[in-house]
Amino acid sequence: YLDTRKPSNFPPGPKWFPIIGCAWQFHKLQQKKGFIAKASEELALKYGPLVGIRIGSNRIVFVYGLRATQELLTRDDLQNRPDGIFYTSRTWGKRRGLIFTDSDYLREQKQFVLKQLKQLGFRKQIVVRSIEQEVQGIIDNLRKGIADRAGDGLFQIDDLFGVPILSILWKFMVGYKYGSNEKEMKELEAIVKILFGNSLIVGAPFSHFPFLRYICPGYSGYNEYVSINEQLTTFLRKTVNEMKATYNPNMPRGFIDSYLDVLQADQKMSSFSEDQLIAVCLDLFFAGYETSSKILSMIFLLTLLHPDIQKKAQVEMDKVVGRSRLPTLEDRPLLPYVESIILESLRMFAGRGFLIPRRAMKDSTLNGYFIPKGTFIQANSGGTLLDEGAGWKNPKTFDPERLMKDGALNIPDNFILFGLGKRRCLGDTLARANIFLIVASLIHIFHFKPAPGSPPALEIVESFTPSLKPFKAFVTLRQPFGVNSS
Ligand code: HEM
Repeated sequence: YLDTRKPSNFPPGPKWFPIIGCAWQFHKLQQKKGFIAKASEELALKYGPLVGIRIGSNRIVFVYGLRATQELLTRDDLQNRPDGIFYTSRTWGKRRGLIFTDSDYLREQKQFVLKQLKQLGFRKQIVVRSIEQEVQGIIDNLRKGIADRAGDGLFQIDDLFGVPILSILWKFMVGYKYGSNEKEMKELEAIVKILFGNSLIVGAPFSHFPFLRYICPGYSGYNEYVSINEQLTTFLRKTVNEMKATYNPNMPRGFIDSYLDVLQADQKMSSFSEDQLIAVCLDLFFAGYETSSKILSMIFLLTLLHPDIQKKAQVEMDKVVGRSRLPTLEDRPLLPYVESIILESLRMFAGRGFLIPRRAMKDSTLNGYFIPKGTFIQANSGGTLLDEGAGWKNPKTFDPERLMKDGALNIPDNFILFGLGKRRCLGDTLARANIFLIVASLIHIFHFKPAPGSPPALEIVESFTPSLKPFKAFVTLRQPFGVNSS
């Protein structure tokens, strides 16, 4: 804590003060720039692609730029996640789950979840049917809203997606038939929203200054963080108990049953336990909800701001899908323009935040600098997705055409949306299926128009991942279904 000396050849950065390190300078910069990712970009402009700071007890290196990020993501010695109370107080003081565990433990668990996502999700169609059911639910709600208002309806767009996304994850866990009930999902969403609203990907004051949890557990955010995580794990434990009570090895329902199969086996693998099952479900909600629901809001905001792009997507779908049915996943390869809107929106969204932090598992070097064991490493996605240095022309402009060539998708190699290497996202196939079916179906059936007087703007607010300010839009029905041309 008292050490103000930087290790030799540590990445450059602001001066370190006793105890607080750079916390004060960084806080001021964050306030000036509006959010942390912008503050780290500013530091990169001043000091270069690697910036070394210390916040309380933690040494942190910010990474900005394509080359350094690619190296970070693929280097074996930099694959660990941070340790400490921020990461363990959510799971009974232990390192559990997928996102904040390491090494063989993680490998065993990650492989199992990936296999289940593949088998239950897509081969057995559980996930596809769940997504289609949720899409139909959103469509019905919008139609009803439009009818109730006897004409055009004004809707809170950012509210449309949270519950459907949670329900899809939920059905993967418990089984399609056992489904979700909307009231329960709304309650769950309210808890998850508080969790994300109160924490940042770079941690919380009590994670950098752990003594704060004793001195001011309320003010430092510690009490609320622990209580929210407890509510979620209690909810999940209740579910697991209910599933256990009705478990039948001959009738697997969903992911939780498959996990219970392993727990019942004579020779279960070492990392498998009931606590770990709950922590995995917690992480699937954690990683899957926030990203997917926020990106959906971003896509609809961008299509509102670019009516020509919305129109072009509708023309493509009318041609390929016709007006007698909804788009399906089989249509996806034939709808490259819709896909380009989604990917370009993902670039605009993910580029405003960070990847999940890493921790050096031994003394290492990165980009020529010394990274001592235990250092947290935080890659700013802006450097790979929203920067000219990574090969993007006019990177801040929303332009789906940049991902198209001769009428087909043309994705550049530098497009790192879901990470690389061992810590790569395991939900990318699910996320892309969700997002595609929701976006394609809604744009196929409805027109989205800005509300007069409150035209939305692309303004980001600080939260766990970049968030948009709430916004409304007019939603009108396009040409009715059953008519086979537009
Ligand atoms: C558009 C939506 C999504 C985006 C943009 C996204 C992106 C990412 C990224 C960039 C990482 C970090 C990789 C790294 O640290 O190098 C990650 C990790 C992860 N994602 Fe996703 N993700 C999305 C949706 C999902 C969904 C739906 C799930 C779950 C079903 C999920 C589960 C995970 C998990 C468990 C990890 C941690 C993997 C590990 O630590 O090894 N993600 N995701």
